[in-house]
Amino acid sequence: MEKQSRLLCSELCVQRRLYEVTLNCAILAWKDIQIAKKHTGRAIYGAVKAGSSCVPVCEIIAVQEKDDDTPCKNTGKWQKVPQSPADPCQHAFTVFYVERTRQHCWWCSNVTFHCSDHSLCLLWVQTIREQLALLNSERRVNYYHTFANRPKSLLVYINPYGGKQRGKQIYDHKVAPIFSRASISTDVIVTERANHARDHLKTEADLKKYDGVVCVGGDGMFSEIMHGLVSRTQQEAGVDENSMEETLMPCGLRIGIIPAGSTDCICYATVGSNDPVTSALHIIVGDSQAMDICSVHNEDRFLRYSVSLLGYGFYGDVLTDSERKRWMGPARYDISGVKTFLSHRYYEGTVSFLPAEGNLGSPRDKMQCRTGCSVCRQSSSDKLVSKNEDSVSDAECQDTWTVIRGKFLAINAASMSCACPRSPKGLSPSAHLADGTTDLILVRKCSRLDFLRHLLRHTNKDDQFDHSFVEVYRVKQFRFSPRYQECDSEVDLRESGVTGKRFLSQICREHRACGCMPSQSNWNCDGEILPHTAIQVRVHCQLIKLFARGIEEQQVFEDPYAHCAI
Ligand SMILES: Nc1ncnc2c1ncn2[C@@H]1O[C@H](COP(=O)(O)OP(=O)(O)OP(=O)(O)O)[C@@H](O)[C@H]1O
Ligand SMILES: CCCCCCCCCCCCC/C=C/[C@@H](O)[C@H](CO)NC(=O)CCCCC
Ligand SMILES: [Ca+2]
Repeated sequence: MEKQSRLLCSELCVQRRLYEVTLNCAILAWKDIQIAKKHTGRAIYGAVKAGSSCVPVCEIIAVQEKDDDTPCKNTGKWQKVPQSPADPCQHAFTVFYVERTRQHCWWCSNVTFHCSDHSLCLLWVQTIREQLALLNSERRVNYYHTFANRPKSLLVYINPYGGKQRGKQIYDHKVAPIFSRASISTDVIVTERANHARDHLKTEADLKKYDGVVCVGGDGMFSEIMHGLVSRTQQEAGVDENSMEETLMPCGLRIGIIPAGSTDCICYATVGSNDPVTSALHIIVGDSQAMDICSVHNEDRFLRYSVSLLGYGFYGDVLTDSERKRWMGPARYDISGVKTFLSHRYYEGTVSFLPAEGNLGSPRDKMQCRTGCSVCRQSSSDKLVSKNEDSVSDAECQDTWTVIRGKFLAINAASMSCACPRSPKGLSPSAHLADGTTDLILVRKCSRLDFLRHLLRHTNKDDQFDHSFVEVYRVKQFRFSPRYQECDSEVDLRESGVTGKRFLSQICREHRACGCMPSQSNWNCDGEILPHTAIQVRVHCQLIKLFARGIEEQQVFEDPYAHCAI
């Protein structure tokens, strides 16, 4: 039984919102503050049901002693602490804590305690602070997560350009005040160009100073920071990113995402919402959620990493068309989505893949990856075993690759559900964040009407895999090679060093000239376009960690700690 440290005190009265309650006793338990409260029966406010509410210490953001007229920071106004006539309480302290609201959102709530005896008030504040400090030292295995290590110093990159171009305002008005309340020190860098954050992380940043890196932006910005961190970790560990076979070194620093982009699917799938304050609170309480990363190579040359979607065909064409519409912000995807849907292009090629071993579930098992996911936990223990044995798993040596040739409207690899506001259950609703696999979804050539039905099922409860022209496999590796190699105009363009977006626009001109259907789409890699279409992909299990805990099971909305004894 854990040591109980109990702090009994009586006659504490709580000023909370519109009504006053008198604490007949408040017990500070090891993990929970149990505020047993009974209404003072003030007729003026009407009877309020007596009940108990608890705040787990691991979800307390801060405690602040309150002089009579200290400014109440979160409203920015001076706030006279009203003296309740009944009790001449001179001293007070405020506890700021996480309060859950709808759809996995959190917000920073607070309660102020008044106390007649100053030393008792100080004892409360000091004890709570000691409990908070303890969180960082002990290893705790409990329902939520195996290790809470609260960050004290963070490196923050803000993308002023992504999404609705409000990254800076979102950070300054919604996130910075909570970070300072939690006494977190931050170094903030507003990026001046694309890949500024990646380059800075890769070369200049002194990472020993920080407990984590925060990305204020969308998936593309997260991708930059993830690339910077992973490449730097491999560089420092002497791992060559160009060789596909090498086992990559996991990154120590956690990444936090303050959503300020257009899709924000990585934040949405790891926290359950794209609300900046919710993400900030998950960072403060020191959550930790491991995540798989796919490495993408073309003929032994490293191209990019992917954590959410690798999409060829539909999603690749949507992205290619939307790049020229960035000025439209998030709406660009809808316009390009409709345009791409109407063009209804299919692509020929060969997909080969290495299926995942049996115990990792299947993309159609209706099991969703949630906080404390058993499949992901199983993978991390398997990973430890395989690392010790250092064996290439038997499937890989038996080379049981499956090969599929055909005409495809879309080839998508979802390493996570890719849940996002556009598609609340995501491209692959049963994909796991940290199971070492990716769900390979093949949408074969079909009619526009059938494809529309398939797309619409991403936005409702129907099973988007329940079509004759859709196949989905859980894989550890896969390869794709287009049937028609790039035609010579493409090859000599590439040889002349033209790549990226200029290459694509040149090609489109070429094709318009010859008037044939484009034989190739582009790979959409987490919202960035890859310069090659023939690729080899491998999943690296739990290579990075986020300040998140996965999506929590939806709580029934009553006092989630009603079980607390008083
Ligand atoms: N200061 C900057 N100027 C121009 N581009 C930038 C800057 N900082 C970052 N970028 C680039 O902007 C691109 C888009 O940023 P981000 O992903 O945050 O927004 P988004 O694409 O609208 O969101 P999502 O990826 O969620 O759809 C990223 O690829 C990033 O590399
Ligand atoms: C006519 C009805 C159509 C209904 C279509 C619903 C299907 C939506 C599925 C959304 C899947 C998002 C996958 C996320 C990919 C991100 O890594 C990437 C970068 O942020 N976003 C896009 O490529 C942007 C992709 C945007 C696709 C529309
Ligand atoms: Ca996965």
